[in-house]
Amino acid sequence: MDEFDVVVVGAGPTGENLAERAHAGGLSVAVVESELVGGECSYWACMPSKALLRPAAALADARRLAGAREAVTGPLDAEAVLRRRDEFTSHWKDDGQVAWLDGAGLVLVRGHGRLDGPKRVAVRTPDGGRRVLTARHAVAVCTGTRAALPGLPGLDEVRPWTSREATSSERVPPRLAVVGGGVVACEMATAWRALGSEVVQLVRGSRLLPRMEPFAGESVAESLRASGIDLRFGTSVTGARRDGQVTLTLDDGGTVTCDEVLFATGRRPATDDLGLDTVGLAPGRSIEVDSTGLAAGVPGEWLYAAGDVNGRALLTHQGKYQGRIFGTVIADRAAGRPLDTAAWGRSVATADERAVPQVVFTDPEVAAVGPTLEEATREGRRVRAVDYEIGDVSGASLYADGYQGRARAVVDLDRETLLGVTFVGPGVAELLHSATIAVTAEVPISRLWHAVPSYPTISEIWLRLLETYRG
Ligand SMILES: Cc1cc2nc3c(=O)[nH]c(=O)nc-3n(C[C@H](O)[C@H](O)[C@H](O)COP(=O)(O)OP(=O)(O)OC[C@H]3O[C@@H](n4cnc5c(N)ncnc54)[C@H](O)[C@@H]3O)c2cc1C
Ligand SMILES: NC(=O)c1ccc[n+]([C@@H]2O[C@H](COP(=O)([O-])OP(=O)(O)OC[C@H]3O[C@@H](n4cnc5c(N)ncnc54)[C@H](O)[C@@H]3O)[C@@H](O)[C@H]2O)c1
Repeated sequence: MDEFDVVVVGAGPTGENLAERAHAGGLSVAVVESELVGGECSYWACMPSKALLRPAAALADARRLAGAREAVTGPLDAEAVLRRRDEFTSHWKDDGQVAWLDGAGLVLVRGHGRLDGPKRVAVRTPDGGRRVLTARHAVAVCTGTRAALPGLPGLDEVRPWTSREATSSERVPPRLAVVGGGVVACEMATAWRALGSEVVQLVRGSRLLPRMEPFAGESVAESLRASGIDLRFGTSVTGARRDGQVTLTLDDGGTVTCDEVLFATGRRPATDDLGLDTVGLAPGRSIEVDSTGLAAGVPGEWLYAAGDVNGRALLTHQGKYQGRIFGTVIADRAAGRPLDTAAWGRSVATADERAVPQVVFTDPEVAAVGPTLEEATREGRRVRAVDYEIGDVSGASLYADGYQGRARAVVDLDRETLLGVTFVGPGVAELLHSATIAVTAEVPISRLWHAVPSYPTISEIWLRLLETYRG
């Protein structure tokens, strides 16, 4: 039997950060990983998807500029893009991240971990053995999510793409069907269309990116269509079969034939084979936690869950943030140090509730933080939305001929601070952190007025939003 102060299950970005912080707080830490150290993000999500999308964005940017446009004489070199993507995933090898783990003083245990009663993790090792790890202080579950597939007739036989195949495919399918209207669907439709696939995107609902401001999904839909994607709303897939090519049957009686089909229909927590029943929790569900990361309904203050698996915000940066905070909490509790649990205190992940930033790397990019107008209104806040066309800002008109984009700030009228901000347009991703700081720090609009954006940058959108608000 092996004993450590902390056992972390899952070495994705969340587990890595949590383990490092707990160790920095003076604790011995074992990290259990069943696949690759670095998790979904490094090999089948953020990194490969953005490596596929970045050349498409660079090309689109060049095409928006007279003078540069003329120098762009052909499509993307798909093979070169795929090779560059393979570099970003280290060819699906984790030696680099394992070396980081070793250097940070963390002990890697390869294998599938399952809770085995309080403070115990049983690991099924790659050689078929069983190793039981005991935690003196805490077990942190950081096992992430897996793609969720609908139960459709014929789907298994079709071998559909999930986000894993969509980010790691070595060939460009001539015809790709994408099912879904969320972030994965929109990003991957953008990427594979740019790489040369004929794409049909089938969306069950009536809009794209339904959790964002409505104009975000509208702009992305317009641009996906302009790129040649056959985008259909109000369309559900009812069945699938493969005989060489894939045939999808639709609820309107029609069919779609394609070479591959990507189901980008959401995620499910990786908790079905985790032994949650041995500690009184229901397998297959997200592990609900308080804002210090402690699992609800488990006595003894020893079980934590961080990152995608707790369902708070399915984003790498939020998982890493929770990892930093919860790892420190574990070390503080172990040492008997007091916690700071006031809102925005050292020991709580307050940003999860108030200021989650996200960039969708479509063309146009969508960058948003905090609640949308609809969400803030539903929360009962007295708010006003301030909108501005980004193309009317000098920096934007220099960035692209005929720049199309829009910004919205959701102002809390009682406090005169910003609750949420959304930017849509080319090159807005890097603007987002300014908004995240304004929202997180609750900077009064009277002080933001003195935050002078450089001329001529797209950041002058800040000035225009504030002028519009003040009238
Ligand atoms: C296509 C795609 C693109 C994305 N792009 C972005 C993006 O651009 N930006 C962004 O912020 N987010 C993005 N996300 C979301 C992001 O990937 C996740 O939020 C992030 O990976 C969550 O990190 P995590 O460490 O919580 O979980 P994961 O990255 O899923 O890591 C969990 C780890 O736990 C291991 N594990 C699971 N069960 C066990 C077990 N029982 N025993 C041992 N090990 C186990 C897994 O093998 C894995 O290594 C994207 C997601 C997808 C699908
Ligand atoms: N750039 C980024 O930050 C980024 C990129 C990719 C993914 N992510 C994160 O990963 C998570 C997963 O993304 P996702 O796009 O898979 O999930 P999602 O929940 O954002 O979208 C899934 C979509 O599929 C639809 N859907 C569900 N079941 C369906 C069915 N049976 N038929 C048709 N449509 C169906 C839903 O209505 C929804 O619109 C998200 O939370 C996202 O934040 C982030």
